[in-house]
Amino acid sequence: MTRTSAAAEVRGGPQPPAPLDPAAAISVRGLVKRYGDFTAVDGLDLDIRRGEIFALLGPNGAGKTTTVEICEGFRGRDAGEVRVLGVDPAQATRRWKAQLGIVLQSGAGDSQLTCRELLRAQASYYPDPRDPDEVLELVGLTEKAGARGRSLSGGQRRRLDVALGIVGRPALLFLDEPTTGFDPEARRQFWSLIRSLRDLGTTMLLTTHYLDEAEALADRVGVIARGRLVEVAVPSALGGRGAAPAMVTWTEDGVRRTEATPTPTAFVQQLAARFPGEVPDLAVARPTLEDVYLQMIGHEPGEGAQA
Ligand SMILES: Nc1ncnc2c1ncn2[C@@H]1O[C@H](COP(=O)(O)OP(=O)(O)OP(=O)(O)O)[C@@H](O)[C@H]1O
Repeated sequence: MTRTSAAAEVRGGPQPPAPLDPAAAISVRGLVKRYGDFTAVDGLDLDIRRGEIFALLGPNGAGKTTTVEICEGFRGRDAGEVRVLGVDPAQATRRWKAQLGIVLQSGAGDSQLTCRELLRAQASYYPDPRDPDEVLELVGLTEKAGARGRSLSGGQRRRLDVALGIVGRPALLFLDEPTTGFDPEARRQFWSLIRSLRDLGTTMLLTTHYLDEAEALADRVGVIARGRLVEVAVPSALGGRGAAPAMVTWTEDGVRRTEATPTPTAFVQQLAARFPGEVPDLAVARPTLEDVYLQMIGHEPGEGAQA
């Protein structure tokens, strides 16, 4: 969990920043990016471990894309230190770039070239590419190998974007809102593709507005608000979610009842003893990721207003 400022105050003033983590796939300290007078990224610290899927969450305008583009080497920074696969993106080399895969929000899907041609062309830029036909199979586009990009459906284009992002066999894959516009079945298929890429050892940094996606895929999530990382945690623990009381609801004497309890198992056992059979309408729930996320960003006054 990253809540350094309060802890620093308790210890009597700001602490020196932790050093960059040399073992991390991405390590960022004190990152600042300004656009004129506006500070879009405001002293952000972040570590992404090798091999993990890390989801970056945050409202519109929070600074996610800016941060990611600095890590990709597409954007400069005003202050702070950044290492991506051990290299400062501001001093990017071709060899370093060849280890990255990037799936942007707007892809190259409306090409006149066929899917296979696009992948072969992309593969030719990399020293150790994947076989384009294997990549087509991995993303479920084998049947569309000979189709032009522009003839694909929205979901198929997104798969093609991912195929183009992974054909170079990246060690680190950036995915910017990858499933926007997918139908539910396509999203599930996409999620299993992402999991299989993780099984192949790919580190992934994902930005998404779908909290169920972050929960389903991410090993850890980070929440950005107003250009700062406000918390990092596994999805089940974000915002103290794991320790939050459970809400037990049931119907008794025709009335819907609710009890907040830290020990739902014991409570339900007591409840069950009061009823001869099933407890009517019994449900046990903990705060969802969406509940805690909205609460976290709700504490940031004016958030999203400047997007
Ligand atoms: N080139 C630019 N010039 C001026 N301001 C910019 C520029 N790019 C981004 N910004 C501003 O910086 C802030 C952060 O933008 P950014 O795109 O990083 O947010 P985001 O978290 O990715 O948002 P979204 O979820 O909407 O994609 C926004 O207020 C945006 O208007």
